[in-house]
Amino acid sequence: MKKITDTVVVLDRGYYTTCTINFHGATVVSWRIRNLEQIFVSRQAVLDNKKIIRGGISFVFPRFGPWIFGPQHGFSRIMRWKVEKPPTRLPNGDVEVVFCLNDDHFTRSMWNYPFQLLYRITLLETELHFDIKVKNLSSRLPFTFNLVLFTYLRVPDINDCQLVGLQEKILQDERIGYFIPDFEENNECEENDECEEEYHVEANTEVTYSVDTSSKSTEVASTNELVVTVNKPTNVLYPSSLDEYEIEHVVDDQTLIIQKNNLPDTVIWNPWTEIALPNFDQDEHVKMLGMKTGNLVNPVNLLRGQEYNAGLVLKLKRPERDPMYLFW
Ligand SMILES: O=P(O)(O)OC[C@H]1O[C@@H](O)[C@H](O)[C@@H](O)[C@@H]1O
Repeated sequence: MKKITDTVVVLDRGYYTTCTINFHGATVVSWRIRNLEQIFVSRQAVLDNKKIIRGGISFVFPRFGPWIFGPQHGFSRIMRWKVEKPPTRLPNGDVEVVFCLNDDHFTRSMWNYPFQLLYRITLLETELHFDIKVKNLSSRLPFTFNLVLFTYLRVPDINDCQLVGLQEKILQDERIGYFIPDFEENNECEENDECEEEYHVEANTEVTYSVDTSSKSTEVASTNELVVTVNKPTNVLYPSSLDEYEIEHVVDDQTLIIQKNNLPDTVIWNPWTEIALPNFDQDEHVKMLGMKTGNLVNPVNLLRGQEYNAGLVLKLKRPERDPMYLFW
């Protein structure tokens, strides 16, 4: 039903439906439904508890993109998380686990705030649920963060995938970081009263993104396209995308429904063969669809003592005419 080793937690829903989460980054490295793998992990992925795991579903916090104080996409992907609540079978048969990550010397060296992340992962028969809580444990200071779930979906052939429901304004750049606003950092001040006044981001301040026209940024379109396909290097931002959309022709030719809550923005990403990613064979681009779901455009400003909640659901659409449907 459930298993914890030094490296991973395995949730087992029965009928070969499992989810494996590595303590390193609380990275989901496998989601099998009836033994069919839904998650892409590169054959070159390095599991050394230091580097990011190339693939899976990783937790990006507190910064998305390049970051002067720490690693790209923050520190939470390269830290060992703890289990807050061990794997538990719920009365309806679903299985859940709660991971947590707290600030420590390592995080304080990059981002000097006390925080706690709680990350509940629940495995259903044909669904995977993620519930996130960010707590600002400071008694004095707000903090500002990006939070993104960075998913590498396994697909039979990226050229066949169709995304339905992302018909929002699109901005594209090969380095999506151009669209992420720089916001004020308070990297030294948690224990220093004088610094409080230097912190300029007000609660609920809307931080707008801008396009650096001197870069290679291009606005692709304001589009009402009903169907989006990925057949070239892609790094497309859908600001405030709809909270539900679908991806057709995923594993076993099924349709995956994405539902998100309090994670406004979506990026659809595939490096194709143009970008040499570490720990990734370029021919693997055909087998993956990168999907980033989170707060990219307007970082969250969380007041002292406050909590922020968000969620993501991945679920297979039940095929109405599939005879196997009766057995689900
Ligand atoms: O290797 P990482 O840190 O997981 O990043 C993967 C990719 O993440 C994307 O968000 C960036 O736009 C790419 O430039 C980057 O290569």
